[in-house]
Amino acid sequence: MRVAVGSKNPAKINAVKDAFIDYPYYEIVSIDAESGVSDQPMSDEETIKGAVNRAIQAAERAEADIGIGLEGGVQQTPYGLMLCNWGALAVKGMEPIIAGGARIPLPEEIARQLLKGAELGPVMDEYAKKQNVRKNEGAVGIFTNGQINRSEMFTHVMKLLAGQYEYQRGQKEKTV
Ligand SMILES: O=P(O)(O)OP(=O)(O)OP(=O)(O)OC[C@H]1O[C@@H](n2cnc3c(O)ncnc32)[C@H](O)[C@@H]1O
Repeated sequence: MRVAVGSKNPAKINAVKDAFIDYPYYEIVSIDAESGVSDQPMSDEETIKGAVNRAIQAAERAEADIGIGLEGGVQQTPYGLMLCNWGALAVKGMEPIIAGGARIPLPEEIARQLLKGAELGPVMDEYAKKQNVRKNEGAVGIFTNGQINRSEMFTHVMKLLAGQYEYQRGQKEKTV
């Protein structure tokens, strides 16, 4: 079984590898895939769309059995601008499966810059005085004092995706 991740971001690739660690017969490959949404998705809906587009395109481009799309974004709420992350799993002939990641509110000074049109990646690098936060601990890692990094958060999303996939396959087999 070939699983294609639609990204070259190591935080995302490592999350997929971790989620499939007990299944060595799954071959994990990474391939660039376009999200088809803005560079900084500004809602759950847009972030989900980006994850689904990436999953479908990754499976097609890599000729894989399963495509995975993982996408980061933000969503405005009455409690502040929330960091949001979504994942999608695409298999030919099935509706894409989706799952969301943990969410936390972004500090006011970060939210303000995003609402003016900035992208979270560079804003986080500037804030943390680091390079490539998005490929490492992520905003979630910085603002949880390292308790949960971006890869761990996406591993959880991956388990939610893989688990739903297994469940739906089981249900399908019962009806055949
Ligand atoms: O290489 P790809 O797969 O595109 O990964 P990415 O991190 O650049 O892209 P995403 O589409 O997941 O995220 C959209 C934008 O939000 C940024 N972003 C999302 N989550 C982040 C996080 O936890 N920490 C830092 N930046 C984040 C990211 O860098 C982009 O600018």
